[in-house]
Amino acid sequence: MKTIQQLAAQLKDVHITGDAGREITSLAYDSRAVKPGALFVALAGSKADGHDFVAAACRQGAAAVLIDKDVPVDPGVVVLKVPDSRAAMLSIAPYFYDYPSRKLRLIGVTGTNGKTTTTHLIRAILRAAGYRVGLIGTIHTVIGEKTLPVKNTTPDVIDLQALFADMVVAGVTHVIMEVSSHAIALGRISGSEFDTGVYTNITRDHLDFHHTFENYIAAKAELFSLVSAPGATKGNKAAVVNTDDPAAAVMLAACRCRQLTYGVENPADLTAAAISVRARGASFTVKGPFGDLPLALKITGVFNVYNVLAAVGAALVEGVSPAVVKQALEEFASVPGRFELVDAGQPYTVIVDYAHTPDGLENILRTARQFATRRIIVVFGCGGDRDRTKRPIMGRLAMDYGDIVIATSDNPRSEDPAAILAEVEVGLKEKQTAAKGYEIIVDRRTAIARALRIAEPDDVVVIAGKGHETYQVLKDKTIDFDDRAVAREIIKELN
Ligand SMILES: CC(=O)N[C@H]1[C@@H](OP(=O)(O)OP(=O)(O)OC[C@H]2O[C@@H](n3ccc(=O)[nH]c3=O)[C@H](O)[C@@H]2O)O[C@H](CO)[C@@H](O)[C@@H]1O[C@H](C)C(=O)N[C@@H](C)C(=O)N[C@H](CCC(=O)O)C(=O)O
Ligand SMILES: Nc1ncnc2c1ncn2[C@@H]1O[C@H](COP(=O)(O)OP(=O)(O)OP(=O)(O)O)[C@@H](O)[C@H]1O
Ligand SMILES: N[C@H](CCC[C@H](N)C(=O)O)C(=O)O
Ligand SMILES: [Mg+2]
Repeated sequence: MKTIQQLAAQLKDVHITGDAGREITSLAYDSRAVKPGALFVALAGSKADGHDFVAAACRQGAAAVLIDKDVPVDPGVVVLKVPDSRAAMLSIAPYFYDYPSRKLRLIGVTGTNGKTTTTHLIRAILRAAGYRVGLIGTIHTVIGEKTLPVKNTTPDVIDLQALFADMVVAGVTHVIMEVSSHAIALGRISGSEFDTGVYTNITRDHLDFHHTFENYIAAKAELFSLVSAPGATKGNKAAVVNTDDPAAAVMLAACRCRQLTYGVENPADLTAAAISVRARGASFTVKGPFGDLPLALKITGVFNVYNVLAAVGAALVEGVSPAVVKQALEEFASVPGRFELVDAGQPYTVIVDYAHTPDGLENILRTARQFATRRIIVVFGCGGDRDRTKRPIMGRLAMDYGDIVIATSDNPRSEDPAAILAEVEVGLKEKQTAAKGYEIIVDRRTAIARALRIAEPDDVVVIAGKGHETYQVLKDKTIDFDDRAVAREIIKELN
């Protein structure tokens, strides 16, 4: 618990009305989460303005409210008026929770693709090494053995600091988290002391948010300046960077700590030789400071070779032995919704994958192409309220790699699904030939059913974009939708 006075001392510019000696028992940026004694932070958002919920927060028992616009506040509730309530929240939250990341080893993974996979791989290795591990990312949050649902890949600062604090209490020693570029740009990781930063890659995505590719790269690079920022309370800081990626130099230039590079094409501290990619697993030899480490994995695709090298790098920084690394990686079965095989007894292969960027889609289709003996049938879409520039590009890529292409909806959100697909179609049309056409089926279930109906023995059906997701976000509602379950149901119906 902290007093309002103590919290206010973290801020440069604040005007307090009311009893500054009052104790605050929790923090909340959403009125619905306010508990009695809380400080409610009013934030202007993309859909609503928290200042409109100050009255609701007061009714829920808020002891104080932090605002940057004048709004009516119940008598007896302390008011902290600041120039920018979001900026104030970023300073207050880590202090309120006593900077819990200083009591943990914190590994942050950033990049357009591969964050979830790499964090899960690192978690598996550190668990095998006997550590108590926390995980924060797209699919779920894990504290030791407990799993919690998530709203964002990287939670906002209050939720993140609260999670770290819970992890400290639960005896967690190492936390591995995905660090999205949104989180960096919005300061969600403010006050988090990272020990290792891992960089996977950067390709086109999120230009709706960052506007330019340079801004997007700069946001990612900030994680690496944070790893080596002055005022560190812990030692053994490192950056693990994919040197095959064109923006690697920007990440390396941003950090002033130990650098461990990895890659397949360019010289690096960790490289992979004798790569063999098969449907049910990849094998290769990691060459690193410890010598050669041959691996026979259950996960596949050259992109996963990169994810594994990144995980080996992070494990090396933590001092895990190569033998433990090998054992953990060879036992690692899969990440939900990443190259997940749906097997309902059908004579063709069905792969559900979270590829929702041009690079992700190209990687998954290239991997499928490496072992496909017959046709590849692709079902994919592009999310609404997200980077529009990727739509025609993904259309072109689907046509380049697929034999039969079906474009459909993937979380249209507030947009008209047919309008999104019209933008995808620009790319599809460009690559259309007399021999290869495409279909557009707005309803995702119908699109998947069409693909499975067309499929013949030994074909490969790739259903891309939603992976582990169990919902479809439409304009007015969110409905249950799980590509894996839908595919299974349809295969049974067809039998
Ligand atoms: C566009 C965006 O980033 N939105 C994020 C933002 O919500 P917002 O500020 O827009 O919320 P809002 O609905 O306008 O509400 C404004 C304020 O009023 C408050 N409110 C609202 C209603 C109410 O009854 N009471 C109340 O107090 C809200 O809590 C909020 O503080 O702040 C919320 C809390 O931090 C986030 O959960 C939310 O992420 C949404 C769900 C989202 O989809 N974000 C995406 C773009 C995102 O951040 N993605 C990255 C991953 C990208 C990647 O890896 O590819 C991520 O890290 O998740
Ligand atoms: N290293 C990689 N390089 C390129 N593509 C990859 C890589 N790893 C995974 N992919 C592809 O990208 C998809 C998403 O992978 P993953 O979930 O690990 O990435 P992510 O960075 O966590 O994505 P998000 O930002 O949406 O959370 C996978 O389903 C796969 O198709
Ligand atoms: N983290 C990504 C996930 C996209 C997943 C895809 N299914 C979509 O909804 O666009 C985002 O929020 O942009
Ligand atoms: Mg992720």
